[in-house]
Amino acid sequence: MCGIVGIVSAEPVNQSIYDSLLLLQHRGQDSTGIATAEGNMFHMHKARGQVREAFRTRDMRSLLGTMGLGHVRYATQGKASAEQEAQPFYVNAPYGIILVHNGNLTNTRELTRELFDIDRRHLNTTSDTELLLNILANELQQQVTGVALDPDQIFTAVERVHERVEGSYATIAMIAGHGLLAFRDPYGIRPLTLGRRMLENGSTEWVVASESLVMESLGYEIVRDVEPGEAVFVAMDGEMVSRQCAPRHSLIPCSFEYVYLARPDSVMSGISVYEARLRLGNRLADTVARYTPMGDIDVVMPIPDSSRPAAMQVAQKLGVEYREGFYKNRYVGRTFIMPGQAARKKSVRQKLNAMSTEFKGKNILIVDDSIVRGTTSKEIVEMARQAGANKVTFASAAPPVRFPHVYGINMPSRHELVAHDRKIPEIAAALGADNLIYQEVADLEAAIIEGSSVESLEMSCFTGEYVTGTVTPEYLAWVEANQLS
Ligand SMILES: O=P(O)(O)OC[C@H]1O[C@H](OP(=O)(O)OP(=O)(O)O)[C@H](O)[C@@H]1O
Ligand SMILES: NC(=O)CC[C@H](N)C(=O)O
Ligand SMILES: [Mg+2]
Repeated sequence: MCGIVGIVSAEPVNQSIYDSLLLLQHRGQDSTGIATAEGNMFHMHKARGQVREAFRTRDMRSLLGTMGLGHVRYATQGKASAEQEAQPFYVNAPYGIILVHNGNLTNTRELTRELFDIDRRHLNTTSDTELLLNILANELQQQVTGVALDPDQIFTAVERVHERVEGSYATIAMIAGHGLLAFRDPYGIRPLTLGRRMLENGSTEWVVASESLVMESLGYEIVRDVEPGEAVFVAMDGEMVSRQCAPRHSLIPCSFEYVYLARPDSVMSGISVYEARLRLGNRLADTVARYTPMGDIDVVMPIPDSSRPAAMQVAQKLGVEYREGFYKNRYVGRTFIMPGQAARKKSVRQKLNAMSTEFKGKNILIVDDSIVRGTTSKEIVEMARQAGANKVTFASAAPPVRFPHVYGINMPSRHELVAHDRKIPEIAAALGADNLIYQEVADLEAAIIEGSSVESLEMSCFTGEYVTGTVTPEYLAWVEANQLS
C-alpha cells in the first residue's frame, strides 16, 4: 500500500498535495514525490525517505501549477531503496502523462514481454507502476486520432487497461494540457476517494486520495469513493465526468486496510476503520474468553499504535483492566512497512519500551492488530518477560497470516511468515508466549463488514484464496524467488 493524492484547482496545488501526503505518511515511508502541471509544463520532485525530509522550500517553490498529484511509497516490486523507482512516473507520449499507483500488478511478466515485443516500449526499472503507466499510455495512443482528446477516448483506454492488467491498482494520472484521471481496479482492492471544496472565486477544487481523512483534515467535502472499475476524469477547467470502464466489477476491498494499514479516522467503502477495529476487538474478546480460563488475565495491553481500539474493547468485554505498559517513541515510524528485516527488528526496540511497574508479577494479555513476520510480537513478549511479567498471553485481532499478500503489501514469501506451516502452539512457542489466541477468519470478515453494504473482503493472506485470476502456485513461487530487494 502506498498513499496517493491528486488535485485539480484554480489555485496553486503544491501545498495541498504536500499536506495530503503528510496525512498519508502512514501508508509508505520508502520514498515520496510530487508532480504538478503548469499549463502544458510538468514539474516534479521525488526523493527517498519521508515527506518532511524529502521536500525543501526550493523544491516546493518549483512545483508550480493548478493541477498535481503526489505519492508516498511502500515498495512491493522493484527496489525499495531505488530513487528511480520512486513515484510519480512520467512518459512523454501521448501528450505527456505522469502517474501514481497504489497496489501491485500480478501479471508483470506477461506485460513486460508484451510491452517490449508488441508495443515496442522501453522500461527502465522493474517497477510495476512503470508498466501500468506504459500500458495506459499505449492504450491512449491507440485511441487518439488528432491533437484533441475527449473523455470518451480516455475511458476507452482505461477499459483496455482493465483488460490487460491484473492485480490491484488505485491510480491517478495527469495528462498534460487536459486533466486528471483516476481509476480503480475492478475489485476495488485498494481504496480511492473523491472530494471537493469551493474556492473563493466560486470554482470547484477536486481531490482524489487514498483515504477520506485527507478530505476531512484539509476541509474538503467527501463526495464518494471511486467505484471498482470506474474512471473519473477532471478536466483542467474543473469539469468532472466519470464512467464505469470494467464490464465485470464487484467491490472486494482489502481486509488488511481495516486491520492495520489505514488510519482509524478514515472511512473506506462506507466502513469506519476505527469502528471496524472496535468490532474486531469485541469478537476477539469472545474468542479469548472461550480459550482462556477466567482469572488468567490481570491486565490487557495494546501494542501501540494500531491495536489500541481492538485492545480497548477486549479489556472492556472481558471486564479486565486496560493498561498502557508499552511506551512508544513517537519519532520512530511504522515498523512493518520498513524495508529489510534488520531495520524492522531494530526499530521495535527503538520504538517501544516496557514500563516494569505495569508488568511485575502480573498475567498479561497483549493485544496486537496482526502478527505477520512475528518481528514485533517476539520482541514484545521478551520485553514483557524482562519487565517481570508472570504469564504472557498474546492475542491477534487478525487471523494467522499464512499466505503471501500480492495486492500491495510487502509479504511475498511464505517462509517469512511466522504462521506459515505452523500450528498455533508452534507459533506460540516461536513467539515465546505462554498462550496465543487468534481472531477467526469468519469473525474478521463479519466484524469489518457489519452494518455496511460490502459483501466480501479480499482476505488472501489469511485464506490463500486470491480474487484475481493470475495468482497461481507457479506465480507465487516466482514472486518468492524474485522478492523485493
Ligand atoms: O508481525 P510483524 O511482522 O511484526 O507485523 C505486525 C506488526 O507490525 C505493525 O506495527 P507497526 O509498528 O508497523 O505500526 P503501528 O505503530 O501502526 O502499530 C502491526 O501493527 C503489528 O504490530
Ligand atoms: N504498496 C504499493 O502500493 C506499491 C506500489 C508499487 N507496486 C511500487 O512498488 O511502487
Ligand atoms: Mg503495531
